[in-house]
Amino acid sequence: MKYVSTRGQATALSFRDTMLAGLASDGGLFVPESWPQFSHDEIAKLAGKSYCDVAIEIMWPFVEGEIERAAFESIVRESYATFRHDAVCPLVQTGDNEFLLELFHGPTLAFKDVAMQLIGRLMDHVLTERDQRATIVGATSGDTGGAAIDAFAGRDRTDMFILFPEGRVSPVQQRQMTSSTALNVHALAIDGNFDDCQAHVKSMFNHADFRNSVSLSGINSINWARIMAQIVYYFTSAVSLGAPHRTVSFCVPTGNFGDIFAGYAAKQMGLPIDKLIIATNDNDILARTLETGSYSMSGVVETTSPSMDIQISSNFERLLYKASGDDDREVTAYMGTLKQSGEFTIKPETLKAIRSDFLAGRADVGQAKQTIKDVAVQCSYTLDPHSAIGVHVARNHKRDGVPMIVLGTAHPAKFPDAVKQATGVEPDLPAWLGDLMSRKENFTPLSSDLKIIEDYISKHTRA
Ligand SMILES: Cc1ncc(COP(=O)(O)O)c(C=O)c1O
Ligand SMILES: N[C@@H](CCOP(=O)(O)O)C(=O)O
Repeated sequence: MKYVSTRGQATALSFRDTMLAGLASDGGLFVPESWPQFSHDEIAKLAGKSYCDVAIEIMWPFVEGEIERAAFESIVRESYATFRHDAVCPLVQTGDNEFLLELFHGPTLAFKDVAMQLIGRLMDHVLTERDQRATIVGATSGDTGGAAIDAFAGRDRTDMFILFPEGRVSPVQQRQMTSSTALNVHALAIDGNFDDCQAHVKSMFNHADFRNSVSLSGINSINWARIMAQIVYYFTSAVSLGAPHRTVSFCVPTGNFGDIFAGYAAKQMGLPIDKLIIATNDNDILARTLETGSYSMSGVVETTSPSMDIQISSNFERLLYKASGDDDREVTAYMGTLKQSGEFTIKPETLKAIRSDFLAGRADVGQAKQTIKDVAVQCSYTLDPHSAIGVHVARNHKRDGVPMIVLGTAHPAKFPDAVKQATGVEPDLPAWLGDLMSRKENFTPLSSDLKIIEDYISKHTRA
């Protein structure tokens, strides 16, 4: 399997090189040049298998020839042994034909753990094989950072720098990032918002001298390996509700578009998905784009679902590429216009293709709060504010006879204030994280200036 850039100017790479490269050298994102196909019968045979067994089967075509099968199998099994639920990503019912896919049983209580636990081990494996080191830089609106730090802490072959927007992540998210004692981990509090942090990371990838001097690598969902790992739970959940004999829909709380793009990939690979529903908070650029065909940036507003307070949805570029029929020139033109004017208009055929797979909706802070309250009353279940956005939007898009799976992207205890405001009860962290908020913090505040951040990284990396 080769991976090509959405902008068509970078050399196609193998899986290992794609994973270590992160972003393509032309500024584009890597995508598989074709989708592996799973037949109806092959999908039917996934029923009853463990999460790890399905994960190995679904991901194998993406890594085949690059990693030995036995090594890959043990990496997958080790990764998901860190989860505190036997099913890894279980489903719970929250309404009539409505299910929540709990993706937060990993070490940092967010869906990011599903991919990050795997990438940490895969990167280590490849770097060891090649006797190389890497400097990993990531941007976070709260969850990616904690999950990445947990997955990479103490790994000798990597130094990790996580840029988070100061004052815009929840206290639990912040403590998860800042309480690591590992020497290879650096939490950087940037005076800006998530989009600023993400823009700096992309600029570092586009700055060839810096990129080469530190052996730059990335763990945001610009990295294809992140998406690959997230495809798996679309298969496990759909199969447990009767796929491929039955079609299901997914509603996904969306920010950077990585999670829902993994659902699109699953559909392209043969999983019978009716609709993929993009659920946004007040930062509703994607819902507006689906309505109007115009991707048009406005300022970021702060909400009770901070991890989705995003304007520049990186992975939407991957969708534009696939929906345009792999037209890298079309994508390059969109991205050029976005950079110049903060907006672009999608061609009618490409928009039509997108609308055939996706629907979108939004929930504001009040609607998220009401949904947390409603679900608590209806089924004694506590949602986090991100998953609540998903449930609210899902309830507006249900179709008779089609099970709706909402992705439960974080544990409620990561956002205790928002949950308490809705239910009156503050959710507890699990016992094994009970001392988190009393752990000592260690982070470096930096201004939102590329040069200052690059200098800091160059000085502190061992690559
Ligand atoms: C809890 C939570 N929900 C939803 C999202 C949005 O996911 P994505 O960025 O993959 O669209 C994020 C951040 O990525 C998150 O941390
Ligand atoms: N919501 C994310 C933002 C970064 O997204 P990623 O999936 O590209 O890593 C976060 O919590 O950091």
